[in-house]
Amino acid sequence: MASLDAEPDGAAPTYQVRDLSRVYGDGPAAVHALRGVDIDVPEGELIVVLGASGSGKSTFLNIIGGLDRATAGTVRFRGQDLHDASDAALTRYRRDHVGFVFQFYNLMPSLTARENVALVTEIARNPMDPAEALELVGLGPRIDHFPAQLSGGEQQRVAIARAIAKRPDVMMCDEPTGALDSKTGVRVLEALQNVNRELGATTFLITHNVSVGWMADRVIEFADGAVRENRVNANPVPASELSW
Ligand SMILES: Nc1ncnc2c1ncn2[C@@H]1O[C@H](COP(=O)(O)OP(=O)(O)OP(=O)(O)O)[C@@H](O)[C@H]1O
Repeated sequence: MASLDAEPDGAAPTYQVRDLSRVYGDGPAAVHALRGVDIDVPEGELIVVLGASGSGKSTFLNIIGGLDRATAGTVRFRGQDLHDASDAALTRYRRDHVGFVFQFYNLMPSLTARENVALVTEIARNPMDPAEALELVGLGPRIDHFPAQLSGGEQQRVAIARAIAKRPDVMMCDEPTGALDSKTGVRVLEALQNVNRELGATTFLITHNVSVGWMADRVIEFADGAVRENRVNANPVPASELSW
């Protein structure tokens, strides 16, 4: 495959995942982290990924985000196979299409919020203005603050602004509220829901918190490396109504 520059194709799913397996190690010590996962995800959905610790959630996100490769099976992004992609094509896929948000924010302490976001916009193909990205996550007034002057939730929102500033087609969020209390976590989820609605980026959100599923268009629950449940939520609630 030459490139992964695919544009969305009407009704085609963003991701078509078939019989996906990931085995770590081999022999008696092998860990079967994913066992034959099949999933279709339409464009633009906000998907909450649930499941017990060790059920395969991060492994799944890492593979569809192009950070890791499956042992077997296929992942198609807008019809193009990630499994067969060269390392260079996979790097381009991550750079051009995917925004990542993790539990820990990894901001540069010596740079302001705006400068942290600008680190990405300076190398992106069609970036937003950092101020616009920070506005979308509700941090317009804090744009010239350093990380140490921001709360944990605000720092996470800077990390979200950094991820969205390159206008990704997909957002991969692995426990973005894992280090936050309920009230602060809700503000972060509101920012993610707003970004999903405003930019239309297909958004995956891993959480241990079952109640976060109420804000999703779709809930996928993993158990022991397989999909235990894949259900559409007809009436997602605003994140502001969540608490835990
Ligand atoms: N690099 C690795 N080497 C060996 N085993 C691994 C590796 N990464 C993950 N695993 C194993 O694969 C299984 C799935 O792990 P994964 O991190 O995907 O689960 P998870 O659902 O995200 O868990 P958590 O909620 O605790 O983050 C676990 O048994 C884990 O120990």
